[in-house]
Amino acid sequence: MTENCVPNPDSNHLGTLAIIWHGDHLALLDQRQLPDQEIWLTYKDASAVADAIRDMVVRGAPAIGISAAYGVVLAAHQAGDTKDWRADIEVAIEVLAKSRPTAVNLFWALERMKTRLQACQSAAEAIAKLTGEAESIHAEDVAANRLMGRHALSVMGDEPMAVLTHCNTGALATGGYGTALGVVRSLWHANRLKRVYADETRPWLQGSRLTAWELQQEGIPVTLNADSAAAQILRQGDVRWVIVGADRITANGDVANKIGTYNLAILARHHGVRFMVVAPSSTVDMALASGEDIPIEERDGTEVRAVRGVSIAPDGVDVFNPVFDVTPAELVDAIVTEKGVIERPDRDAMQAMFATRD
Ligand SMILES: CSC[C@@H](O)[C@@H](O)C(=O)COP(=O)(O)O
Repeated sequence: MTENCVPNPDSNHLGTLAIIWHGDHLALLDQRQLPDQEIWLTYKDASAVADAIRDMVVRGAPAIGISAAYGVVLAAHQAGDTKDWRADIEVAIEVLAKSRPTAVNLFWALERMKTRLQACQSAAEAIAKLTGEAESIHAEDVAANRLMGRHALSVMGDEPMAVLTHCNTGALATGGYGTALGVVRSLWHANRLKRVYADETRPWLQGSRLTAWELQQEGIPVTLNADSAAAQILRQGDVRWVIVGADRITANGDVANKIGTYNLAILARHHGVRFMVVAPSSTVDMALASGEDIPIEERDGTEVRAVRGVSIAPDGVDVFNPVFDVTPAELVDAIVTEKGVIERPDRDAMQAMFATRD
């Protein structure tokens, strides 16, 4: 892995891109350093990509899946034309699968890469076919995001509105454009957005460090708030929709997303504000019956005890740091994927839309 600073080649269209494939190496914008520094890290090694996912150089469910897919391509390059090329790539897939547990997009992308690998007869064919598959996963994500923006607007009402969002679901968290933040972009371009309230999103601060930065760069009106201000904001009556992304949506419509999402869903229902989940179908896991089955990642307590290296708690205090929560389907007003919108999701509606993967 090497480090350098390069200007973002395509920041107008899709937002600030964070994943760039260069044919034989992967460049990731280091999200741990934003918004202070724009540092690009270069990867030529699959296990280094797994570390980048674990350490949150790259984060956000779709972005994790895309990066892992390119990690498999790097494994194919590394394996070269040795007699063990296939086994080496399979080992790399296992390593990548252990990087983070909650976002199903990771396992979905690796499954696609594995299926593609199985059909390859030679190392050279594997490099070519796996590259094509990773690039397709990347391009399909961007296309899905644009489509979700259009679908979402069709159920949101025509009056300009304020919305509230959580975590970062923008270009930085995806192949480009974003999921929930893609809807925000679509509202803005349709002149239907008054303002976005962005939860700061403790403890990792995806909202303040990433969402506020991403929106500010494009001149989209954003107001940053402490997570604990959300109830007060929703009570004021200006916000019509809370819009969030997802890391996994189960067969009954339950939604795992960044910790604090469940709080927001309860607040939204209490205040008569509608609650929308926006995610590509690669986030839907029909193999799990309900949110109770979703593995919820717990990260190190240091993330809560300190902010960017500055201690904010007594040394060594015990910490509980689950980084995702599960919002029950009955609190969700709409799930938006590229396949369309499900209003008031339940098992039957999910089954009708996602019974098959394509
Ligand atoms: C389009 S991103 C959707 C989700 O992945 C996002 O809301 C989220 O929870 C990200 O968590 P993170 O821990 O930053 O990877």
